[in-house]
Amino acid sequence: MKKPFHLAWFLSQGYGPKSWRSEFPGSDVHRWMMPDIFVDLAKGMDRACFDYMIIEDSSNVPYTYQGSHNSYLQYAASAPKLDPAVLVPYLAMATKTVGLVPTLSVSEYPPYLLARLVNSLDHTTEGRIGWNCVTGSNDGAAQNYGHEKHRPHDERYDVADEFADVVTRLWEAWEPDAVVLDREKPMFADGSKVRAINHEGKYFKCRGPINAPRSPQGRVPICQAGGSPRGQQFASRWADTIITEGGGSIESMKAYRDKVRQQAAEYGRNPDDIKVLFLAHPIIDVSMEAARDRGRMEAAEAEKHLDLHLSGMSRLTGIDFSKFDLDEPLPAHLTTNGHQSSLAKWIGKTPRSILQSYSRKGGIDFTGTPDYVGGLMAEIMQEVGGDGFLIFNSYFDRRYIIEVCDGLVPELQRRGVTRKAYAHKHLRDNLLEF
Ligand SMILES: Cc1cc2nc3c(=O)[nH]c(=O)nc-3n(C[C@H](O)[C@H](O)[C@H](O)COP(=O)(O)O)c2cc1C
Repeated sequence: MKKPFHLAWFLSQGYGPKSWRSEFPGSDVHRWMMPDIFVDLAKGMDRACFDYMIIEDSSNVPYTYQGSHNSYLQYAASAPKLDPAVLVPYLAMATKTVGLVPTLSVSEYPPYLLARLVNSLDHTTEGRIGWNCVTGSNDGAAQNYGHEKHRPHDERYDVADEFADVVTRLWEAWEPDAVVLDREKPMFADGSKVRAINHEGKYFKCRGPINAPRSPQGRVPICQAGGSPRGQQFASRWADTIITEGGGSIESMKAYRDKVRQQAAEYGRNPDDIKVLFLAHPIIDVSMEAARDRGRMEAAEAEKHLDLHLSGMSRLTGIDFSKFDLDEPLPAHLTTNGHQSSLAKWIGKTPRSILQSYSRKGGIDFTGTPDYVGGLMAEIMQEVGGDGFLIFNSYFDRRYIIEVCDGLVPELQRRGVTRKAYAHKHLRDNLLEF
C-alpha cells in the first residue's frame, strides 16, 4: 500500500490582492481586503482535507528594485498586504478542521506578544493554529521597526533560537490541569500549577507566565522555511513542518529531506515528527493540450513583465537586480544578508535564465489533467519518501481553487495517497497522522 502524504497551501503574497489580473477575476476585486476569496479557499481546503494553509507575510512596501517602490505597487507584488492574524478568525469561522498558519516574524514581534497572540488563536480555533516562524530579510521592514537594517543573517537565527525557546516555554507555563473552575472553593486556576519563566537571555528578557491557560495544542506546531545551512539547522531543531522549494528534482527533494531528518535526529528528535512539504504549482485543465496551453500563456505573460520578477529577486536579497545585464552570468562575488539559499541558486546564471525558470514556476512541471498531475504527484512522493506538497499560486482566482480542491485532490484521494477524512481535530495530530 502507498504511504499517504500531506497537503498544504502556501498563500504566497499573503493577505493581499489576488485575482485582479485573472481571466476569472470575480466581481469583487476592489474588495480584495475583505476575507471572501480566502474563505472560499479555506472551505475548498477543508473539503479536500488539507493539513494547513500558511499565510505568507512581510510588513513593508519594498523599494529595493531601482531604489523605488513603483514596480512593487504597480504589480501588487509584496504590497499591499493586510495582517495575516486578522484573517485567521474569519477562516476558522468558515471551516471545521483545516489548520491555519499565520506568518509572524521574530524580528518584528516581542516574544511575549507573539506567544499571547498565537495562544489566543489556538484557543479560539480549538487547536488549529500553527506559527510560520520567519526571521525577515528585507531591510525596508527592519526600518519600520526602528532599525536601519536587519541583523546579520546567521545571527537572526540565533535570535530565533532564543525567541522560540521563550515562546514555547510561555505556551507551556500553565500545567494542563491548572484551570480548576471550582465554584465552591472558589478556585478558578491553581496558582501552584502556573509558573513564571524568568527568562534573561542574550536578546530577550521575559518574566511570564503568559496570562492565559495552556491552549488546546499547548505547544503550537512551528512551520519553518530556512534554506541556508544555518536556516536548516534552526528548522531541524524547532520545526514540526518544513516548507521548501525542493530544488526541482526528485534527487534534490530526497537529499533535502534526508538532511533535515538526519539533523533532527542529531538534536534527539524523531525525524518522523517533522513533515517536509515541497512547493508545487499545478496547472490543471480538462485535457493535456488545454493545460499545456494555459502553462504557455502563464509563462508568456510572466516573460512580458520581467521587472516583476527582477523586483522580487531584489526584495528577497536586498540586491538591486536592475544593475545587471540580463544576459551576463551573475558574478560569483555577490553576497546577501537576505535569502542566502535563493542567491546561492542564482550565482553563475544569467538573470534572463533565472526569470525564465521563475516564469515556469521552477521546479517540477505539474501541468496536465487532474488524473495526470495526481499520478505524477503520487509517483514523486513515493520516490522521495514523504512528506507532501505545498500548493502555491500567488495570484489565484476562484477557478483555481476548484481545480485543485475539487479536481486534483479527489484524484489523489482516489489513488489512496491523501486523506479522505480528517482523523483528528488538532493541526498537530493531523500532521502526525502519517
Ligand atoms: C515556501 C516559503 C515560504 C516563506 N514564507 C515567508 C514569509 O511569509 N515571510 C518571510 O519573511 N519569509 C518567508 N520565507 C523565507 C524563509 O523564512 C527564509 O528566509 C528563506 O527561505 C531563506 O532562508 P535562508 O535565509 O536560511 O537562506 C519563505 C520561504 C519559503 C521557501
